[in-house]
Amino acid sequence: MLRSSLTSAAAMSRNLVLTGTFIHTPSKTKLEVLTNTAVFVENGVITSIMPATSSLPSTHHHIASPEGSFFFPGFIDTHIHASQYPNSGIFGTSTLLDWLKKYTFPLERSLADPVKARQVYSRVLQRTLANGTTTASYFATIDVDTTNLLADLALETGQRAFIGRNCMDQESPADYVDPTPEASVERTQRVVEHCRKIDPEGKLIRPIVTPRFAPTCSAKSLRGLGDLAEKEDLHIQTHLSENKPECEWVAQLFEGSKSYAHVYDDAKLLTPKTVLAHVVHVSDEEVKLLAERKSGVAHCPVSNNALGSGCCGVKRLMRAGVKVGLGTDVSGGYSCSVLENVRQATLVSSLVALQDGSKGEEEKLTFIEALWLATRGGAEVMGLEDKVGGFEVGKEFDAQLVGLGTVEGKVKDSAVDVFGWEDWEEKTAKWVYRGDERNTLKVWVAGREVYSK
Ligand SMILES: O=c1[nH]c(=O)c2nc[nH]c2[nH]1
Ligand SMILES: [Zn+2]
Repeated sequence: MLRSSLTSAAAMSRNLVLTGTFIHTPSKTKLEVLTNTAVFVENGVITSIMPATSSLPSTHHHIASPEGSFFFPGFIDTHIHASQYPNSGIFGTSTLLDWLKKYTFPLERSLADPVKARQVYSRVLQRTLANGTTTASYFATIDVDTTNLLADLALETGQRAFIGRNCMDQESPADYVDPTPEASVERTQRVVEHCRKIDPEGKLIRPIVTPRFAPTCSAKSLRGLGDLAEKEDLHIQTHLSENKPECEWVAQLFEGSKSYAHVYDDAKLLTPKTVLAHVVHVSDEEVKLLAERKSGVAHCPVSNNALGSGCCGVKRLMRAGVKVGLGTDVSGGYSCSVLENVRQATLVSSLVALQDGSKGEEEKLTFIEALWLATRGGAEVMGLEDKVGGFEVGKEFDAQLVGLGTVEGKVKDSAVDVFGWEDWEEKTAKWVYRGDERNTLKVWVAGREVYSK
């Protein structure tokens, strides 16, 4: 149940003390388990973390994690197409470029209808929150008004969201295209203004400049968007090197650029605030460029598997110093669950380890590293590392309460069987490999309860 419709004191209170077990990843390789702990939250921010005692202040609303459950940082989905949510699971045997034409562009175009857009965007917000996603970086459609509606709905539901209007002014369907490069920029500006109007400090909602990907953007529009992002100090998101035919197409379209990554760099679109989705087929030189520019990568393993795009070697990117988070890439990815992507990130990394020329075991991601990517890694990619991603004094309380087994009878239908002799690390592993939204009992963003089962 979404909390925007509720007005109970518990849901509204911004001064909280939460007690019980807290689990997070302070570093890439460490899972920290804080048992019998109290976390105090004032105005959405963690003010102290201490051992739980029996006397708790009456000034704070008290929430205890039921036996067998634990608090975990909210997930950060660094790449999701809100408009494509109705197509989740519908992709057949297509690969990227035919999938775009057959399934994706027609659906996105139809979302210019505000009634349909409201229905779809409300649902995607509800479903991602139910899966523990507290921050999402959204692609909407090319339509300004309904992209602004997505921003309104995200603010209303309380999710932290980056809102992007898709820019595409070439190589696109005649009825789904920006007419000129100037229109791509001007329409983006209108979304930026709207986001800034509804959330002037960007506490929850921020605009993000969104050239769809190089093939559908003229060099002029890319440059115009780069200039806009620079002038307004904006976040940027796009796709890079997802599948091989796409890379070949970009080489043909942008003969003057040294590589696909350079197409964006030539337009000033590689910055510390840039999120690049996929990054599967890249040269060492391109990886070096991303690291130099401090741009981040949204690793989308479910989508890469579904559309047969390839196996992204994330450890290679991380070794080179590139920031990495996880993205569901709905609906290239059939699931809006970041947890599903945590799981598949580890599985794909095992396949990468078997590839010729790989560094073998070094390519493997543990489930702890994958959870780090889903929280702190994503926070770094979105420039939110000081605000969210873990439990520390000064960070905002973006969290999910995860129940395993038969907690208060609420998760009886959970697929995770807990026998009682597992330690917390083992329980967390079971959640990663067997869990789903049935295990997400409650979700908070900046201390506000935004979802409860
Ligand atoms: O996974 C993807 N989803 C998209 O919508 C898209 N557009 C360009 N490239 C894309 N890749
Ligand atoms: Zn995508």
